[in-house]
Amino acid sequence: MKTLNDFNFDKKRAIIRVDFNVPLNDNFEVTDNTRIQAAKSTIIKVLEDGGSCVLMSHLGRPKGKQEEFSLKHVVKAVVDVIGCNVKFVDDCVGPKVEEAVANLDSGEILLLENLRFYEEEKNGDVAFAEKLSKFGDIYVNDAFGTAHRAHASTTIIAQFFENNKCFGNLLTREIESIDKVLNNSEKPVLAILGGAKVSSKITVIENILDKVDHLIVGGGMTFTFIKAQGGSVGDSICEDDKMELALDILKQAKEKGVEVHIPVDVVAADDFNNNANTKVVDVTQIPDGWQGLDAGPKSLENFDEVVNKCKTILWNGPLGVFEMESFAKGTIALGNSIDNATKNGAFSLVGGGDSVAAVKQFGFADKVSYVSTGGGAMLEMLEGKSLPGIEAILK
Ligand SMILES: Nc1ncnc2c1ncn2[C@@H]1O[C@H](COP(=O)(O)OP(=O)(O)O)[C@@H](O)[C@H]1O
Ligand SMILES: O=C(OP(=O)(O)O)[C@H](O)COP(=O)(O)O
Repeated sequence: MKTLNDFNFDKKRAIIRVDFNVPLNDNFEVTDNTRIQAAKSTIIKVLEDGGSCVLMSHLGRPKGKQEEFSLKHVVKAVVDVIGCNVKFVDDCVGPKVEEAVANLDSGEILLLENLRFYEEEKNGDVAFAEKLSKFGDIYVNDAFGTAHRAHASTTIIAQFFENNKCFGNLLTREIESIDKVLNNSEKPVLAILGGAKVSSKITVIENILDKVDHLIVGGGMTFTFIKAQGGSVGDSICEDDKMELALDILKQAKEKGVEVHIPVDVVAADDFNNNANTKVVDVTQIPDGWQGLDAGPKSLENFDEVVNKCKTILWNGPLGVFEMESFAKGTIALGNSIDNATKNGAFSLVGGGDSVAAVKQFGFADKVSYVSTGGGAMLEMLEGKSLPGIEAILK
């Protein structure tokens, strides 16, 4: 695996694919700079070696050149995080960019305009990738969040750098963290899979069964498993067409010696609403007109015990509808259990768009061992897929 430390960037220009796809508010200010922070160490390494950085990224999913998706909105946040001046050019290919790149001195940073202003980016256009490749002596891919996309800047470009290509520090950290959970884990290994639907997590569950000793199934997925086993789930979210699959997963888990833990009680509500009436009920006896929106106290006690006996913990998917205060207790309690286990030496990895949002909202981001910067990319790795952005560097 070629990493940043295999190169000295003295007098070299690095073309770095970063993932600065960050959230903006109505005033076009960055509201969460985590992904910029995460790219910092790569940028600093190049600058400290005596090189220069050409940064390229996408922002959102624009249709053509749409001002609101301009990366100019991100410049200030990059300056604040990196702590030095950042030049910006309002295009990502063409004469203006060529000039700006030619004038870039050692120690300087240039940020290009949103790559997705050109449809060639998402189409993986070879000629477009070749144009981008001219902007650097060494290609660095540090965009983990976009590593599952076979786009011009994440994948196709790599063919123009035979040996002069490597992973940035963030991508290296992401790969190592997931590998630590899936392949080099200290036992017992636990995966906690929550979230809304079984259908979006099936491949992850199936891949993970070969890697773990314990599996906690939580969130909305719970009810498909409960109904499949004959329980009454009332109006809870349930995928009837996935009940067979749920039973098959339980069977596979048994054959593989994986202990599966499912909530035994839930906080049920008479409406999908923060102010609804609630009561704690047995998970197999949810009355009609009521829906399970969070794990109940007995379940949380059980989960705490499991979490605290495991040495490697993967968490994807909240235990309840954490966006509503009334149903956030389960997710918070699980965060506390993982915090405790981590303090006692376990390695904990959290990934997934909503899980990461929950972990940040409830203050657990610094308490777990690693928080992934990729949602879709992380899930695809957990599914056992190889990511095109990673493969392109390894080729
Ligand atoms: N019991 C439940 N009923 C309905 N939705 C739920 C339930 N528990 C969790 N959810 C929802 O699941 C969503 C997150 O699921 P998912 O997208 O799979 O997570 P991630 O993005 O971390 O992979 C959240 O919006 C949450 O409100
Ligand atoms: O935010 C991202 O992905 P994520 O929402 O899965 O974490 C990446 O920047 C990829 O963006 P895309 O899903 O528009 O290709």
